[in-house]
Amino acid sequence: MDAGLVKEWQLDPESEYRFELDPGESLAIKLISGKAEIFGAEIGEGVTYLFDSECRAAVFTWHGCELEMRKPSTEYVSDETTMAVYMNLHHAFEQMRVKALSASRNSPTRDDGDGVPSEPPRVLIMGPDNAGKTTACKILTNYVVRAGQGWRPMCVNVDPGEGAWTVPGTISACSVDAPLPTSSPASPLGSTSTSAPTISSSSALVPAVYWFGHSEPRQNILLMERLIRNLGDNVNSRHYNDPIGRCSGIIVDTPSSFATSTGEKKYALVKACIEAFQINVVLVVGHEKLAVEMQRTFGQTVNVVKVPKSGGVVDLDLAYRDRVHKLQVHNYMYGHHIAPPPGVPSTSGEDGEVTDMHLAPLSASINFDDLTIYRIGGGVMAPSSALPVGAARTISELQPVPVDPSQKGSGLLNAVLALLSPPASDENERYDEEVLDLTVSGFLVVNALDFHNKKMTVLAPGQGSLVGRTCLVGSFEWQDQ
Ligand SMILES: Nc1ncnc2c1ncn2[C@@H]1O[C@H](COP(=O)(O)OP(=O)(O)OP(=O)(O)O)[C@@H](O)[C@H]1O
Repeated sequence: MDAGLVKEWQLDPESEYRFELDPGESLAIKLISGKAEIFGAEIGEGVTYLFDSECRAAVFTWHGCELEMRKPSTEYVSDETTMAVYMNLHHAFEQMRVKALSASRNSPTRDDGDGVPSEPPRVLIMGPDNAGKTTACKILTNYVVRAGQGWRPMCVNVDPGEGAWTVPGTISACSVDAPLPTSSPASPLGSTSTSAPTISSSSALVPAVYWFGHSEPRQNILLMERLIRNLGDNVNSRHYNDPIGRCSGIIVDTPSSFATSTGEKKYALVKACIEAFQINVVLVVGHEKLAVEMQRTFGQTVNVVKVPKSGGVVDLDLAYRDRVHKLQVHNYMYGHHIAPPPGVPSTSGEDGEVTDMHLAPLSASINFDDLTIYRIGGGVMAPSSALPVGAARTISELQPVPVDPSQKGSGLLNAVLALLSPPASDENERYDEEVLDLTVSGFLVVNALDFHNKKMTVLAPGQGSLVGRTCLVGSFEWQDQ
């Protein structure tokens, strides 16, 4: 780095350096000496780590370290962190994993009345907006994979506004065996094999993805409930012949609306998660009253643990979230390239840390009838309980409604489409709502509609034929700029 522009920070033990980037700004951080981690993922000495896209994060050290970096727009050091709480939780969960693995191997386990259950930790993380739920999920996951025991925790994201490993509008689960890096809010839980080159450390991530189509679970609670149960079944079947994976446990990140649900179906989605993933620990971040409510409602089956909110968590407004959503679709199509600050080479670091991830999507012209497109429930739904007294819904929340691209006002222009995996080949196994239960194999964006020739131009990540495929559309749009 150019010596004139760099700044050095000396961090005391158990303190963290927090930063926030402005739009268009990138930051390079290098660990000069000591040990440090970013949300639980260890960083290597001498390696340059790049951040962009308005990333907000922190470099934490247990024993002190020296960092070198360029100045971002906001930066400060704090010695009031919640990392010790997460480390204690990690130790408690680690005991549960070890005990569960011994039990699964029929090894004699000492029942020494230590109160540690022989079930692996299956943790649901809840809390209000900007509590640090996703960060908690990341820290706990990173501590597990760092433990060096070969654990592969299942990281689950049921926040469709988050995007997790793919694009917003989805819920997903992924078995993780390498630390989840932090470089951009567009990939809050790392990159997957669908969008990262194979040389990237987390490229082995292959998530199971279901399409919800909206950012807020409230927009169709019944659909969300069904997808959560599907994801739970998917995780169970992945764990069926995988004792290490199963004993590594599950960590579920939830949206803030789970914490604020009201009305007749109050906590319906929390209940769905507890059942689908056989949750045994509910972690409530930064919300005392919610912890009490969870204890009262679900305390018979789960342990409720309160975690304080870290002072470092940044409030993210709607405009910021919208920019991140757009970036996620962009990165899904084109890859993620961080332009390093002046003076820093684009691929740097001892181990050649990758900052260049260019992908080349394909723009294809296809016939209107090449794809079968559905919208679930016909659009954003108010809950049935919110309908006027005596009014009945003409289209049910779970009904797949065919979308005809030749109809003006179909809502397909610029829409993000989820390409579904092929359905069961056995005709006897087919049923009306089958599209709700299929996983997503990729995403498309409709760039143009030619009504005259009955053709549409779609942007797709690869060259595979789209003829005969089925897609779902929701309320997400994206324009290539
Ligand atoms: N200790 C910290 N220092 C600096 N930034 C942090 C820290 N902890 C979290 N952040 C940042 O604060 C932002 C919000 O955190 P996070 O996404 O974990 O909250 P959340 O509760 O999951 O939010 P949501 O409202 O989307 O559910 C993120 O950009 C995250 O990287």
